[in-house]
Amino acid sequence: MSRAHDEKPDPRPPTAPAPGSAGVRNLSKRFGAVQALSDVTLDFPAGRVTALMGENGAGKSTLLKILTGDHRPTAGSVLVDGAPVQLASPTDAHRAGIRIIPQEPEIIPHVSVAENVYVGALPRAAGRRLDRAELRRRITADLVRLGFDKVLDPDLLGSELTPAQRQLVEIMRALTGEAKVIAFDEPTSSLSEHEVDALFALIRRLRADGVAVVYVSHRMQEIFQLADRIAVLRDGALAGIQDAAATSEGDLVRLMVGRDLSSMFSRPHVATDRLVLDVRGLTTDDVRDIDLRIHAGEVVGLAGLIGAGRSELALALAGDLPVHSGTVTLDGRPLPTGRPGAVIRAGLGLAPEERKAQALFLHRSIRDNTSTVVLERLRRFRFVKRAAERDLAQQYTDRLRVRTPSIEHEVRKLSGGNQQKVVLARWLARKPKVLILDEPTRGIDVGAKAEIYRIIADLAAEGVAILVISSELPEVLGLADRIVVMQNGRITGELDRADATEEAVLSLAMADDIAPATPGAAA
Ligand SMILES: Nc1ncnc2c1ncn2[C@@H]1O[C@H](COP(=O)(O)OP(=O)(O)OP(=O)(O)O)[C@@H](O)[C@H]1O
Repeated sequence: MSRAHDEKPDPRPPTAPAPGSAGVRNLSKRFGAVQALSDVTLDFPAGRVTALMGENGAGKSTLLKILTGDHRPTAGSVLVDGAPVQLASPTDAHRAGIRIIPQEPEIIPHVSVAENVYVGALPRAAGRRLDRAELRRRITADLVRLGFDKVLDPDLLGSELTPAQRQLVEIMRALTGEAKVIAFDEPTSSLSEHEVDALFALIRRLRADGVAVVYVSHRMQEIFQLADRIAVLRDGALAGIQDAAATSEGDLVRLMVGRDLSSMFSRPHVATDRLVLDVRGLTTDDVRDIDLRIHAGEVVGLAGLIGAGRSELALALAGDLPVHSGTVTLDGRPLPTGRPGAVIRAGLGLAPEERKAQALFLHRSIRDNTSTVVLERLRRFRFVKRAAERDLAQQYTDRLRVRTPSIEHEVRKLSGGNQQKVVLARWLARKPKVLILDEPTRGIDVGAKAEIYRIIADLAAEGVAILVISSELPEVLGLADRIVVMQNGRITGELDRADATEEAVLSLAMADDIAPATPGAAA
């Protein structure tokens, strides 16, 4: 466990020092029947990183949205510098020195980085024209001040930015004016390792400058690298606050979930010799000469750095990206590549990485969303077996611990992580012959993670051939019978579970070059 205090202090102040602490007192928030927060009292001390953890739907985003003035609390107050502040709008929150770096940065596509950063406060010359010289001077100085000058070109358009660069723009926006509290909402989910390091260095500088940092994440490793204290929410209430140096992963899991999950990965290994998916020489715009075989009951892990081509391979197999050459057979029959519907009917399912955008009907219920791809199986005598559909949705909603009043609840009203669970439920319930899971536990809490691992084990035991793409190495190492590693669109090696270590996987993932220098190359 590396403690952040060992870091060398950086002499450049990213923002003016901000004395005093912030916090919330007796905060409650109710959405109809759902009590999202109940009576939470929590301090965010200046110059410390307070991590906020909890299962999906525990209330983390709701707390942040109250801090930004997007939601009004049902009861309780927000304090800045020890005094209550009225936050009726995001402008009030900004004025009070509160900033949030959202999960999905809001970037204006057709204007430059510089204009995106100072939007709302652009320098004006005579006649209200944009003062381009002043804009250039300001952005250049700020990029250097924050150490972003090597990674962010101020002339790029919003639409040209990688996920990491979009996030840097949000951070620069946040640091205009005096920031007292800066909250990061799962900031690393689309960043490469190299970018994560840069982000952590910045967060440590903010802390050294006396900013109260709030850090929301499901990733234990990050929390222990960064946080001074860890607050755990459970069902909307504060379950505990731990000193990071004096707690353990097991303690936090028990606080979050109320049970021990130490044997998360244990499962019988049931791979057979029956070949189900056979990929030979597959070449697309993004991947080359891919040879991959998956047998019934086998779980193959696909590892690699961001940009290695793993998701593109998955999308090509699912029929969503064109294939230039090579063959794919499923159970000995050619897979109709390039035709997503036909691929599903042939028995291959992909739970994609960008679940919300690609896969959910936000205005429909959990039941509708879970059953969309299983309808053929449930449709008998020309009508959908309503009871069967309801049972299936209920079963997976329970197993994945989706926090919802009922399966008739609209998906858009669920927390982000619970929406992810609904998409996963749909594919897990379908039980295809080949199941590809792309980052199945991203944004998902530890209790549901354990359940997803159990469902993967059950499906393998039933003979499903499974490919798991994950950037979390412990997950790949824990789940897979065999690990295939990709780099720059090619397979660079394969490891049996017995030989697979983090070091061995990483050395194959970086076989003949180092991590890409461009931040956030396509995932
Ligand atoms: N606008 C809304 N309308 C109705 N219910 C909501 C709304 N926003 C949040 N909720 C509910 O409030 C509860 C808390 O949600 P919140 O988004 O704060 O969880 P979270 O801890 O951030 O979860 P995650 O880890 O999944 O992001 C959930 O049960 C959610 O369904």
